[in-house]
Amino acid sequence: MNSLTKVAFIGAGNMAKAISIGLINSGSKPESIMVANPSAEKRLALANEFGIGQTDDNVKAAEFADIIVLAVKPHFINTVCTQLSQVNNIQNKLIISVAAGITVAQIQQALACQAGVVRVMPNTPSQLGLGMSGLFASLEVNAAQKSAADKLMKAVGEVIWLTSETKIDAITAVAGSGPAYFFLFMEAMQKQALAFGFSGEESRMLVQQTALGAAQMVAHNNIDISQLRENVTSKGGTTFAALEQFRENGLEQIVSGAMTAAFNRAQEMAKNNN
Ligand SMILES: NC(=O)C1=CN([C@@H]2O[C@H](COP(=O)(O)OP(=O)(O)OC[C@H]3O[C@@H](n4cnc5c(N)ncnc54)[C@H](O)[C@@H]3O)[C@@H](O)[C@H]2O)C=CC1
Ligand SMILES: O=C(O)[C@@H]1CCC=N1
Repeated sequence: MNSLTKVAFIGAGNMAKAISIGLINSGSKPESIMVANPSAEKRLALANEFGIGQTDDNVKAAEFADIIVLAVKPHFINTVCTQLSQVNNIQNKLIISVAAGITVAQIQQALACQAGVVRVMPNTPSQLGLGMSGLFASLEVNAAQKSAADKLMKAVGEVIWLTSETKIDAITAVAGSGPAYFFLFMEAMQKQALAFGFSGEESRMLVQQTALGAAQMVAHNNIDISQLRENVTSKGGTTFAALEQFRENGLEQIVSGAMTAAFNRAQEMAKNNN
């Protein structure tokens, strides 16, 4: 990662784990990464598994780093940033926030300075290098910092740069929360496979391999997803019968309503400061 080499994660939960594993797997040195978390269990687990530095002191971690990744729940961002306002030279460090629904302005206000902030909306498949992230840079972010943020997130998947901050909320609704939509669908399929009499293990394998195969078909065929669906659907056949059920029960409206609810919730979080 160019001249900005040291990264501190504030919070050692799901997202910090996903991104730090991705960084290590893509060749970052463990000694260039530090994680801070008040409780010991998660940060020690990460540190022991990957050899990265760990501390219970957010300020110490932030002083170590050029890039500070805010990876706590949105309602802790204000407290954490107020704490980080004490960090030496904080205005020259790059702040990367993965918190849903927390704006650049809210972060800068709590930091009490105009530090460069990149808002990132990643997702958990980042831990496999299969993440999808949207990034938005505040005006204060310089070219080297932008390039470092780009490299950081490309180490764990694909990235899209956004020119409007509101678009982060749309990324959240599509990709940030998106894995959970697919998991829910897979859970429902797994339940029905069990009801058909398959064992737990068989049901899991049937659903897992089918989902993986379908995702790979999309990734490896440069044709519309609707065409892939049609290729499975014989007229008057079994898939047709299943898809009719989805249509009659309003699947498209359900999906659109769910994604709109996620988008609205992100906007509401920003307005109410959670
Ligand atoms: N989980 C997901 O799929 C995604 C989460 N996000 C965002 O990532 C952020 C973190 O989410 P998760 O990793 O899922 O949460 P998490 O609950 O797994 O991790 C948060 C960690 O922060 C620690 N923490 C709490 N207070 C702290 C403090 N004052 N200082 C330092 N650490 C503190 C907690 O002990 C916990 O280990 C959230 O803001 C969320 O909006 C964004 C995209 C996807
Ligand atoms: O549910 C949430 O609020 C976070 C943001 C995207 C995924 N998880």
